[in-house]
Amino acid sequence: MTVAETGTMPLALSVSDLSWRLGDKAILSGISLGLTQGQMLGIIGPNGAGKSSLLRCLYKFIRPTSGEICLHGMDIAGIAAKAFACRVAVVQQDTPHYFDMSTTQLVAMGLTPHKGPFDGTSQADKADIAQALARVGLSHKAAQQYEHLSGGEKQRALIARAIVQRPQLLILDEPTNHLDIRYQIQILELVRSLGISVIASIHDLNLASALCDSLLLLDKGRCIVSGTPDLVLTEQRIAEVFGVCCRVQPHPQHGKPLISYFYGYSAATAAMTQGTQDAID
Ligand SMILES: Nc1ncnc2c1ncn2[C@@H]1O[C@H](COP(=O)(O)OP(=O)(O)OP(=O)(O)O)[C@@H](O)[C@H]1O
Repeated sequence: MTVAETGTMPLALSVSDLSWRLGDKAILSGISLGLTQGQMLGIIGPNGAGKSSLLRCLYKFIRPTSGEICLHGMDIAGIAAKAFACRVAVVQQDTPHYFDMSTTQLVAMGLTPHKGPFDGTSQADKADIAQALARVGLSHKAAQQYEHLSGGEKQRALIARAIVQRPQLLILDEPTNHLDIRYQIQILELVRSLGISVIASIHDLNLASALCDSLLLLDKGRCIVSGTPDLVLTEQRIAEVFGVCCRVQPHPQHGKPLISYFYGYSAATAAMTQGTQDAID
């Protein structure tokens, strides 16, 4: 089953024939996808493929040139900003600076869409913030200035802020940037465990394979293939799209594709000599 063919299961997010042009340059062309409630979809593809642009369309930072994006059946173009922020949380690749703000205050910003202008922070809110900080392993940094956190700690604080926001859909643009391998796995496992729908751009194909229910492979602004990791991550496709030789085998623990890369053989070199397999052997 491809992500665009989820049958009768309820769709948290559906995208139909989405395109975005800048002048005469097509950045995204004819993208369609469907994300089932509670599932995690990984957007993969080489640098410049259009991953961030697609996500920016989904969180209404960019208005696409054509196509439709629906959240639980409602066209997002018709959802007001505050209502949208109650439903969709975003962790961007590059975030603005937040000077003079503690980690706790940063995480508390996640409550804003749910509050009226004169609402204070309740005991329940404080408990939610403390719990979110604990879930990302930052309880000990609660009082520290956010700007003084390391890159990985900032990333985890932003994910705690998104958890506090209690969204229906969480959009993550390269969430594992800056994270060491323990936190790469832990943070993606955490967002999976929230039970909400997640769409994340991920560079590490093995992480994407292990932790996403389905993948969408973008190249030059077009969807090359979408579906389960087994369907998407083949040796031939990785060679064609990323230009590297690899072997794909079932992971010894979970059986999903595990990619081993080969060095010194670009896909083009291998194809020109004796074929990819001979080059590897
Ligand atoms: N505002 C913009 N103005 C001009 N070009 C843009 C703009 N936004 C995106 N692009 C171009 O669109 C293409 C896709 O960019 P995008 O950032 O979406 O790719 P990506 O797959 O997220 O890349 P990476 O993996 O390197 O982060 C790139 O060629 C980029 O230069």
